[in-house]
Amino acid sequence: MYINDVNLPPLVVAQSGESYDTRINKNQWVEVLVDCPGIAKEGTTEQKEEEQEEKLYTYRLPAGLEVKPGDILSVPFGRQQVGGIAIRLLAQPPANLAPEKIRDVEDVIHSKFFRESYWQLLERVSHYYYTPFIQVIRTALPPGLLGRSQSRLRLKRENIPNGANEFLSFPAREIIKILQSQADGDYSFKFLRRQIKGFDRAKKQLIQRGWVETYIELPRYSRPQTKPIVTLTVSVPPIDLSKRQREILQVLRRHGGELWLNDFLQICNTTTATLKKLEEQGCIVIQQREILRSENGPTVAADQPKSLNAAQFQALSTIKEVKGYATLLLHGVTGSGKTEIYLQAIAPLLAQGKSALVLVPEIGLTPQLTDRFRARFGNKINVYHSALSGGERYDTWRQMLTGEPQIVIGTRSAVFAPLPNLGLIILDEEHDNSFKQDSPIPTYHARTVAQWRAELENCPLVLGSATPSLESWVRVRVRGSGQGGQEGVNSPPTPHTPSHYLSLPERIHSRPLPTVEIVDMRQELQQGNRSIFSRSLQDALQQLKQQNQQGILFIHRRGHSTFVSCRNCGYVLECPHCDVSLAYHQTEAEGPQILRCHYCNYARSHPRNCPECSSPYLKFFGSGTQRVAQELTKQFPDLRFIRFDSDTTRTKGAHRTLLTQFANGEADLLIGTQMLTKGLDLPQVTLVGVVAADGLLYLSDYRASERAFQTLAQVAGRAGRGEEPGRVIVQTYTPEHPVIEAVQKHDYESFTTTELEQRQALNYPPYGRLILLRLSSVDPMEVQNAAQVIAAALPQQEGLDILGPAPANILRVANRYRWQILLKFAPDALPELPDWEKVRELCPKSVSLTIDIDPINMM
Ligand SMILES: Nc1ncnc2c1ncn2[C@@H]1O[C@H](COP(=O)(O)OP(=O)(O)OP(=O)(O)O)[C@@H](O)[C@H]1O
Ligand SMILES: [Zn+2]
Ligand SMILES: [Zn+2]
Repeated sequence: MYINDVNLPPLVVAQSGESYDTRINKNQWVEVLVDCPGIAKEGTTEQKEEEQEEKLYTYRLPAGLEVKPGDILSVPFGRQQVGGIAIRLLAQPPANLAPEKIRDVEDVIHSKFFRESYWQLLERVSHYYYTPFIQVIRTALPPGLLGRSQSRLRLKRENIPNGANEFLSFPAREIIKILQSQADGDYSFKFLRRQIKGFDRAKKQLIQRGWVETYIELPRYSRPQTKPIVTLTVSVPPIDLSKRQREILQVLRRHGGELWLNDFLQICNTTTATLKKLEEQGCIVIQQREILRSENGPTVAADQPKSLNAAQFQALSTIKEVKGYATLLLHGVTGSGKTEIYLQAIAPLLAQGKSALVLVPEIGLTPQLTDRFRARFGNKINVYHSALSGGERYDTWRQMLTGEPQIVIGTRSAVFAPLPNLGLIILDEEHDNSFKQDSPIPTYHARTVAQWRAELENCPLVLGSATPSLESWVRVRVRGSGQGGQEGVNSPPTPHTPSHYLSLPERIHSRPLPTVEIVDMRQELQQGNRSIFSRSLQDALQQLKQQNQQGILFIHRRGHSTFVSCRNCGYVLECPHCDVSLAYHQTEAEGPQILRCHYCNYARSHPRNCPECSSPYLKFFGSGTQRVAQELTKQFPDLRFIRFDSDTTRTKGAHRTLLTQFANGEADLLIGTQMLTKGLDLPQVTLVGVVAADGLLYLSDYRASERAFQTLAQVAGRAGRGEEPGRVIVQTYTPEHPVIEAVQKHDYESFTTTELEQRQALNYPPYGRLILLRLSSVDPMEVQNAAQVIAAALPQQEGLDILGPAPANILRVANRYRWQILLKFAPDALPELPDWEKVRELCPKSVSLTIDIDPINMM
């Protein structure tokens, strides 16, 4: 059973006299998030425009009513009373609002629904990422949180003396009478208001006497969505089946024995009638299954804490000793047992009534991780990510607000999960870029927000990785307990952040890291091998089958951008003004072929011959998974493989299905992209092949090396996690590249040292800070003009570099033309940053502007 299914008691708040404070309140107005989808329809015309959007409305506080941010209020809206969340207290009403138009808050329904530190966190995000507060709330709170909630009134029989009715007004007496007619003495405001004239005043009277209490009943989404799913029930098909029927069963088997009915019909190009027939013959069953909740996964067998090795023990002890806020960087090589430390760090917290937040790059990709947590903590686990349906997200929120100690595992946006009594935050694979939101605003990084959150909640933050980001490395290792790298200009100061470095230098059971062989693909070509597989990799693939082992083939398939390199000498075309490779541009199919610098707008035509050796073999790099799969089938017809990329994992649960098939030995090889790098722990994998490392090395952006190293080290780390030693083969045209050398030697530290020197020299993060202005429009001229106007208006000053305006790497995306301006500055120089509201005003309506703070994806 999952927590979401547990019947929850309604959230009750007794309204004691403490809500009524006689002190004079300086803040007499409050901004309220009226969070009821559809409600505006019944409101006035000016509210109509906002129909689908939550909005902040200002209300007056009646004398004596004390309201705090995070309280749930009852406010008049149009002709109704609705629920709303008190967001911010104001000492002045908004200037553009006539005082007589402002209506009074009716009541506090639930005080301290959210903790004060929660609003401080949102304020901080709003401030640092230059995002209007309401926009931050939209990011943090699920829409319609109070949607169909109901205010209800309940009798407190034990408080009502006999014959007391005599002293009450007529409406109050009526209320009591109606409530008493019910066994549970409970009715909605809505009902009572319809029945009784003067209900609202009478209700107050009764509350003050303590004879009734109000509570809010949040809506329930009790009808989980379901969809028909087909499950294979036989391992050997009966002999009387037709050839076609066998084929259909074969398809189902290849998909792990389970497929959504719709997908199945499509894949097999068959009909429901045909499947029904198979069902009658006992080969399959078709049944309804919950969507999404099914991904909570099969019930996992409970497991016990493992006894830790010395390094794990040391790391765990440090985490446990930390009192209050600190950042701990858990730097453990691949397979060193970081997850076990997370589990054991969390266990004692639950016992103390505290909760833990575990942030991971992508939930779907790591069913193993959620399984491990489930195995240890059972139904104390809640999974939270953006793919949840409204109902599921809502249920999870509600579960959090009950105050029960629990563990939330989630992706980026879960950093805003309103967990009660937070005792620990863990960011696993903290180097992963999916923690950063590029758009829409706020363009937040979950690691930065987690840092603030840990500080506000006064709890430790553990950042775990085999390949820590340079930001975290500098923060914890280089500057020690100094100030953080991303701190600066606009961020609230966090002086003397205590930090700790925890190291797990060895794999579990002292298993060796895999050997990494670098194959120079130029030599392969010279020696007559035109295959995309080197002879080394071919041999290794051949052996897999013979030795009954499994392997992984990693293919870096970049999206749209590409780089140009010479097949003969390995030369890569780079910008003469910047330390980045040139990106290949071709806006339209027949348009001119141009190489362009993403940063300074330098451009040149695509040369016919290599500028270095004049060879005509200039090539755009990147063979996608599909091409690799074709080649494999041709060269190794016996090798069974599973493609694991965004094309094959679209359906819900597909990740799990494919990985389970692979783990069960139904294929020899797993071929895939980036998603393979994340947390796969399969002991039988002995071989990892990287088909072309170069695709990672020359992306036109200053982080290319760091990202390439992280990806390659992570994918290499999938090999040799079991008894058998691992072997990694990396194919490249530039074996001398520092990233390749570092990967070969498993040398994070010297790679980092070199990389940091370059960053420092060029004032890039984590030393300097970046702000990227992204502009886009359907009109190519307007966006270019706006970019030029804005760039010209930016203040010229010491310590602030303005790079651009330049067109984005892919100029046109979804019919929008994109331009960028990059601001670079040293945090110590603290230049005057422009007033972003003024900058926004320079943008015509047809051009949209996103201010990306600390951008990571520069595309
Ligand atoms: N103390 C221990 N004793 C025995 N086995 C352990 C211990 N700690 C962890 N393991 C096992 O070792 C394997 C690797 O651990 P885990 O996956 O946690 O490593 P990791 O550091 O998170 O790896 P990666 O960063 O590569 O994903 C797992 O199968 C785990 O169950
Ligand atoms: Zn050349
Ligand atoms: Zn340049």
